[in-house]
Amino acid sequence: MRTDQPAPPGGGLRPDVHTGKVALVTGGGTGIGRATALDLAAGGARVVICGRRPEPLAEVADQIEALGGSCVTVSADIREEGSVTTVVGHALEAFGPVDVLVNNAGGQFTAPAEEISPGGRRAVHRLAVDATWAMTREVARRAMIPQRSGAVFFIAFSPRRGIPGFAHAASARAAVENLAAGLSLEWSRYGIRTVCVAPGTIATGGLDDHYTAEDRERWERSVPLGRLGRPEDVSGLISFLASPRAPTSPAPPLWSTAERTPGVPGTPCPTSPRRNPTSPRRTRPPRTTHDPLRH
Ligand SMILES: CCCCC/C=C/C(=O)SCCNC(=O)CCNC(=O)[C@H](O)C(C)(C)COP(=O)(O)OP(=O)(O)OC[C@H]1O[C@@H](n2cnc3c(N)ncnc32)[C@H](O)[C@@H]1OP(=O)(O)O
Ligand SMILES: NC(=O)C1=CN([C@@H]2O[C@H](COP(=O)(O)OP(=O)(O)OC[C@H]3O[C@@H](n4cnc5c(N)ncnc54)[C@H](OP(=O)(O)O)[C@@H]3O)[C@@H](O)[C@H]2O)C=CC1
Repeated sequence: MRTDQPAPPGGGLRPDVHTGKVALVTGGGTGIGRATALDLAAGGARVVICGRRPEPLAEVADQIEALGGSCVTVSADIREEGSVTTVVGHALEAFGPVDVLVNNAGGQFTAPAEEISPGGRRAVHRLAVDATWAMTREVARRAMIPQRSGAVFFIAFSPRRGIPGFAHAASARAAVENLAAGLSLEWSRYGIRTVCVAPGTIATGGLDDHYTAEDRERWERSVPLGRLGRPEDVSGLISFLASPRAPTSPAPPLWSTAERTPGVPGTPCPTSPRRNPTSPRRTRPPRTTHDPLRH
């Protein structure tokens, strides 16, 4: 069963929390991007979503409009030169300056590091790093810097320390995380907040479609709760952090929706040798060292 069916949007925030705001969500037609577009719209934001396929974008726009919101879709591959300018141009023309940018579009494949070709690594970095950089710069220059305010979100990975099979992708997300940190220091003078959100493993159509059941089971086992997260776990956090209720911090912020034990598999509870009838009983070896507490 697919597990990315959306929960009712809004995330518990007031329905006017984003009123007057314009939000641009890349990859807003599916998964985490869709949930984010719906949550921001449920808070009153006018939303622009982009992605390569027009169909999922149109479905999300219909959902938003059915809830009384406004949504414009732009079908574009943001890795292509010029498409970022086009997307931002459509947003400005439709709704005016963008207040919230969610750099959500991203993707990769699992492969042993030694089998990732330069072209494979490049394909992932062009989307996660280059297109994200281009989109952020375009929105900042054309909207946020002139209006001296804005919030930009980036999506990283949790765990942050590296993921087997994801050498290309995890290093791309580390670059994005650092970009968020640097910009948060540099652009605070413009009133722009840059925030990196690091989701745990989230049950989305993208996960269902592009990864094996084996990958999924391994990731599921690695989550202490024993189940994957929901897109709304991430979108609710972004919607909150985009709201006036968000805490402001002088330090470069990173928010994680999950963290897990290193080494991927979940941590099993150690079993007592006595409870396993096949284990030989261990006897305590005789004490040989001097213990000052015992006389
Ligand atoms: C604990 C884990 C937590 C994190 C879990 C995260 C999950 C998610 O992010 S879920 C959902 C995200 N969505 C996706 O991942 C979407 C699926 N992925 C893609 O669309 C891609 O992987 C893409 C963005 C990289 C596709 O780019 P595209 O340019 O369309 O790809 P090409 O087919 O043209 O190939 C380019 C290049 O990459 C090599 N390559 C592609 N697939 C593989 C593979 N499975 N193994 C090895 N190499 C692969 C391909 O061979 C090309 O390289 P060259 O031939 O050297 O040019
Ligand atoms: N699910 C998870 O466990 C985790 C996901 N993430 C990241 O969160 C983000 C969303 O993931 P999720 O919702 O699961 O994945 P999805 O695959 O559902 O979403 C990715 C979205 O990005 C769009 N997209 C992909 N490539 C491009 C492109 N070149 N130009 C424009 N749009 C593009 C896709 O639309 P289209 O194909 O139509 O272009 C799609 O809507 C991704 O960056 C992902 O890597 C991070 C941690 C964990």
